[in-house]
Amino acid sequence: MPIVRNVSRAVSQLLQSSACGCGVSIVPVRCIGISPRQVASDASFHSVSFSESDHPRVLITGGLGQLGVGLAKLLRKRFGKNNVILSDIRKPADHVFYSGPFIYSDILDYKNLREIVVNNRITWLFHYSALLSAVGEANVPLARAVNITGLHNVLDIAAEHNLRLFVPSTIGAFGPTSPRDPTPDLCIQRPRTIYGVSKVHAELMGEYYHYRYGLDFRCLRYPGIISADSQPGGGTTDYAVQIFHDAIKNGKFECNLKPDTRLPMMYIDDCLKATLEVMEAPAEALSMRTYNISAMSFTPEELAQEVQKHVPELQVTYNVDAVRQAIGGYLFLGSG
Ligand SMILES: NC(=O)c1ccc[n+]([C@@H]2O[C@H](COP(=O)([O-])OP(=O)(O)OC[C@H]3O[C@@H](n4cnc5c(N)ncnc54)[C@H](O)[C@@H]3O)[C@@H](O)[C@H]2O)c1
Ligand SMILES: C[C@@H](O)[C@H](N)C(=O)O
Repeated sequence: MPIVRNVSRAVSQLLQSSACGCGVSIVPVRCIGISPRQVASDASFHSVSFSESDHPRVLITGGLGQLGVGLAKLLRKRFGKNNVILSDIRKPADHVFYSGPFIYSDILDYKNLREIVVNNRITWLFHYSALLSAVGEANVPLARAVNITGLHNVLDIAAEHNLRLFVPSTIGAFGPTSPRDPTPDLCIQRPRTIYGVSKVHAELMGEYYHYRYGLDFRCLRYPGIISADSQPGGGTTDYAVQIFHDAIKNGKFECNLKPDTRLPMMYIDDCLKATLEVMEAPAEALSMRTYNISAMSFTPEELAQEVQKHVPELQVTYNVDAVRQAIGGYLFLGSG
């Protein structure tokens, strides 16, 4: 379901770093199965291995990126600080390290990941590790390993241990032959980036594991996410975050996309709220495993004009990056 918000309001909110609301459309479904590497399932495989009154025990992979720290903050408020473990292969900043449990986890290390899940009695896993669209094109073998092999590890461990698993997909999972305005949840997906291909693979593998092994797999296709206090990790939509930092720090911003490149975006609080809502939805309320979510679409030129209303001295120039521009040509999801 679309989250409608115009760019003007979003810019004000970002510059003030304030929060806002959103929603996800959810409709009915059911599923079945047994796990891939072991463990026979039973009829109640879909209810995760904690009782309704307990809080889930959460692991977030790739948690030090643009979205993970904010997600941990939201989930810790809801489920308690010690029930949410952030993990990554990078060293956390002090404020992250001291804000709650952090653990080293390389998703390419299957045994280590399984040990973490077992030792910490994990019941929900948010799989955020990935190489995004632009950095993925710069290193296809690594993107293939992290985004595809890493996903396989996570899927097997999640199925083996009856986890509820969230894997974000992206507007990058569409391609030039996908229908636009609106882009349905189910449509042609022939992306032309390793990032997009790996995310379509994740959507399909999650759906397959759901029907084959009963895995409680849930997925939302995020638009480009805009945040104030975390840096983006190398995507095509990064400019829409960088402009705020550069406007405030330098009064100058060099945009690596053409001024008229219209892309779907969403404010981080909306994205994380939607993510929690879809994870908390009762299994029978889900009719599919993967849903689109949307908020707004704008061009660099429109965003610059809005930011200039708050920072009038901001100077914007354009130095187009051919790879990002080519990817940006088919990142879409309705008109927002
Ligand atoms: N930020 C967006 O605009 C956006 C949009 C659509 C979808 N998504 C998806 O949301 C998720 C989180 O995005 P993000 O923006 O926080 O990404 P990010 O690039 O900022 O962070 C990804 C994290 O994964 C970690 N990582 C890389 N290799 C790893 C490995 N081998 N083991 C463990 N961790 C590893 C990195 O250290 C990094 O901290 C990703 O799956 C991404 O595809 C993000
Ligand atoms: C679109 C989204 O997946 C990410 N921000 C990227 O540009 O790669």
